[in-house]
Formats: sequence, structure tokens, C-alpha cells
Amino acid sequence: MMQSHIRQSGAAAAAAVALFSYCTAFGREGKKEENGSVGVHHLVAAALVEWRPPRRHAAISSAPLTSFYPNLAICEPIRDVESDNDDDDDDNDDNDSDVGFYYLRMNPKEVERTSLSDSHAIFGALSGTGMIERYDIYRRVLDDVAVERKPRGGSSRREVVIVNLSVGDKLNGHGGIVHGGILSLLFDEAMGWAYECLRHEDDWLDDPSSPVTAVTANLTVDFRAPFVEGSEGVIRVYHDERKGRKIYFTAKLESKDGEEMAKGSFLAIRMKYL
Ligand SMILES: CCCCCCCCCC(=O)SCCNC(=O)CCNC(=O)[C@H](O)C(C)(C)COP(=O)(O)OP(=O)(O)OC[C@H]1O[C@@H](n2cnc3c(N)ncnc32)[C@H](O)[C@@H]1OP(=O)(O)O
Repeated sequence: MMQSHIRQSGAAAAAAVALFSYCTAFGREGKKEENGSVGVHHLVAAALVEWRPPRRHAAISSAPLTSFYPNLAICEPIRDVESDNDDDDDDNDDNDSDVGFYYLRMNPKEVERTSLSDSHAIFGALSGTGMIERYDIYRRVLDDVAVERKPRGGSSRREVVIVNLSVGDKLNGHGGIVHGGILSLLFDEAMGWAYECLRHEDDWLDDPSSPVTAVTANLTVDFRAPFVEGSEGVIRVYHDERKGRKIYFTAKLESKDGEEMAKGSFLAIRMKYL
């Protein structure tokens, strides 16, 4: 479904190696371009590849999302969410493809202020075979500010986080369909991580290392299509705006084929006393 846009170059190799080092520092995982298994030697090969993202109409992957590998930069085509309203961009695809971005795997174990262990719903009790089988969180990083999304309907938003997930067959409501409450949980968590990203990259706090917690004040989910048991999917979280202690996000859940299964909006409020 998606096409890889790959070319070889020395400069790209240098960039990829630098990126690889940076990735390693964050302990994130990477993704290869095609289906099938990959050995360790491919890490080296991948470092020699420059990846050029197609500007639009490419979902994160048609490949199994399980094909992530440690310490390899994720270089993955991504859906251009603005494309439907952005027809005049069609003439500029060649230029657009020169901008890029990648994702950093976030490690729940590196977040001290949350209970990301046995007591956590997603990483604890509901984690496992038949339940939430995968919930891998990635922070989007821009290679170039030029890739920042254009305004849509007068307001801008940008993708902050994606979650690569799969749900088994033990979390249903109706037979064969994942319970809507579970999907709401998956959204809630994803937007919590988006807040965590923003907290580290913005100057909202006098002391950025201060663990200021935000809680969900409001979460709305529209269920657009049944998310069937055993499905893989991707949640994409977008930051919309901030008003004082209030931070607004929107999100969507895509099937691995790129179909929108659900979308959500979310208000996080930074607590006063933490
Ligand atoms: C990296 C790790 C990632 C981990 C992710 C974990 C994600 C998990 C997220 C959760 O599930 S958190 C658990 C569920 N949520 C809660 O338990 C929150 C319970 N509610 C509260 O603690 C308080 O109601 C809250 C902190 C949200 C607000 O209390 P405040 O006393 O700070 O609010 P205040 O009354 O001062 O209002 C501040 C502003 O927020 C607005 N507001 C408050 N509650 C609202 C609400 N529910 N909806 C919309 N707006 C709301 C309020 O109108 C006002 O707007 P303005 O500033 O414009 O005047």
C-alpha cells in the first residue's frame, strides 16, 4: 500500500548514523520498511539508507506493526492529515518530500511519576495475551520545522505522539468487538503521553524537570467503526491548544490499513498542587 522512497547517499548515511546514536540514547525502537523478519545486520544497512517521506496519502504502515526493532530509527511514511483540505499542495510534492520526521520510542520505565507497572491498567492488569498485547508509545520528532502542519480551519495542530497497539480477544463488549470503554482507555493514556511530551519540550514550567501532573478533565470519543478483536492499530494524538492550565488534544485511532476507527478529544488540566 505504501511506497518506500529510499535513496542512498553519504550525507544521508552520516545523518542516519547520528540519528541512530541519538535514538540509542533514548532507548527507542525502529521500524523497517517491509514485511518479513530482519536480523541485526540490517541495523547497519538501515543506517546507510536515506528515507524520504512521501508527502501524503501514506498510512504509517501496511506492514505488521510488530516489525519494530530496537535501536533503529523509525523512518516511516505517515498520513498527511491536512491533505483533504490542501489541494493546492499537489504541485509541490517533490519539495515536500524533502522534509522529514521520525519517532522516538518512549519508555514507560523512565517516567517516575506514574505507576507504570503492576498497578497500571494498560501496562499492568490489562496487559497480556488476549488483552492489550501491545501499547508502544512514540514521540514524533521533526527533522525540520518546515514540516510543521499548516493551519486547518484557522487553527493549527500538530502530531505529538503515536501509539502502536494491538488488542486481543478478551476485552470485548459485543462479541468480537473491542469494548468502547477499552478504546477510551487507550485514548486517555495516549493523550497523557502527549502531555508528557509537551511538558518536556515547551517552556510552560519554570523548572522543566518539575513533575507537574496533568489529569484528564474531559474525554470524548466518537466510535466510527467496530474495532474487532485481535486488531492492530495506531493512535495519533495532536496538540490543539493550551489555555493556562488547560491543554487540549485530539486523537484518532486508525486500523493498520489507515481506516479511522475512532476519534477523540481530550482536555488535560495541570493540577495546582503537584
Ligand atoms: C507519561 C505518563 C502518562 C500517563 C498517562 C496517564 C493518563 C491517565 C489520565 C487519567 O485518566 S487521570 C484520572 C482521571 N481524571 C481525574 O481523576 C481528574 C479528576 N478531576 C480533578 O482532579 C479536577 O476536577 C481537575 C484537576 C481536573 C480540575 O480541578 P481544578 O480545581 O484545578 O479546576 P478549576 O475549577 O480551578 O478549573 C480550572 C479551569 O478548568 C476548567 N475545568 C475544570 N474541570 C473541567 C472539566 N471537567 N471540563 C472542562 N473544563 C473544566 C474550569 O472551567 C476552569 O476553566 P477557566 O480557567 O477557563 O475558568
